[in-house]
Amino acid sequence: MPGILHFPAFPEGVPTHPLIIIDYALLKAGDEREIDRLWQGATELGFWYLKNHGIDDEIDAMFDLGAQTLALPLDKKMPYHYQEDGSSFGYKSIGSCVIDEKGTRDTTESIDVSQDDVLAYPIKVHQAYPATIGAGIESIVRPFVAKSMDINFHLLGIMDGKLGLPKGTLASLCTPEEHSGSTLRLIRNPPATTPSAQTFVGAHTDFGALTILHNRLGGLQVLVPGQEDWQYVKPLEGHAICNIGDALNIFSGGIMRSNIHRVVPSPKEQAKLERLSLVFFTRPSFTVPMRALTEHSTTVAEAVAKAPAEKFDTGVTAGEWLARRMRSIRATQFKDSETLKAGFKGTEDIAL
Ligand SMILES: O=C(O)CCC(=O)C(=O)O
Ligand SMILES: [Fe+2]
Repeated sequence: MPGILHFPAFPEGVPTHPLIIIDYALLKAGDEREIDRLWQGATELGFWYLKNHGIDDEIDAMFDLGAQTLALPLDKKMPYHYQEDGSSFGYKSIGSCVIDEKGTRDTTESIDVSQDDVLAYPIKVHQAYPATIGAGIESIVRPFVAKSMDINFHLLGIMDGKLGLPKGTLASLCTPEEHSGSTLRLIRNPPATTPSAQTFVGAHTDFGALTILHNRLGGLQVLVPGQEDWQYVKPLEGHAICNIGDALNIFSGGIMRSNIHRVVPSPKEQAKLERLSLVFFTRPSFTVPMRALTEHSTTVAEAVAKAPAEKFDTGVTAGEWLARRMRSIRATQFKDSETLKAGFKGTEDIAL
């Protein structure tokens, strides 16, 4: 699949939110001004564009392999469907999750390939995958995962510095040496041209630490603090979209922002096309407690001291946090809006 420039342009006249653009090459070079700008992105909205990340080829190849996998007939995908236990690894069929408090079923199909499974392949750690994934493991999947991990770990290192944490703290909480929910995800939605076309992915904060997203078509929207209306994030050629998830919000005592976002049909002409997006989620190891790192940083301790008691000490591990949120949106689990809201709750500071 070719890059953004081969798709119909993102249309004029729709509300967009210009994210701060961070230059990864400058971050790697230790540029202090760029490091400050990254911190601004991580703390103000919790979303930023990342350019010069150097992984365009790996992204293109992963898009192609993901598209090829999702294009398999249903009977070649269903044996790899993800489980009811709150894991998201494997294939997710259309309609198996809900997108709102009414229990509306989604139109989204996706496949999550666990980082643990990719690194250990051909040993299965969590889940088996369609044969296309195995066929592309060395040439496509592993390079994409390795480079995505490099980027996220570099960003986590910068965040250690900004929070006054000992070097390597955040990376150690997400270490690939322990099992985690870290995963790549390829999402597919059919064209959505009818006026009744519904939301693709309901409003949410991300469940893990740090997300890198690759979009070719519009559809991703953010709810900017203090504003009433959702705004599109325009895909830009060669720019990834990064965002903070619940774990970094909690570890930092709320200093980093895990912002609400959702995916709706692509705007105007773009809605005529199938929408594919590619995501890489770095999540903490399953056993890591979801609590602020107060004992490792006075900056975090001071932030927590200003917050209501218990806000940043959830009493659960990252594995439990992820499983609760995943389970709550499974269509088979849906009971009523209150149960969904309680089960799906993330670190958003407004009602979803
Ligand atoms: O498809 C997208 O643009 C974003 C998907 C997303 O937010 C997610 O999977 O958490
Ligand atoms: Fe998300």
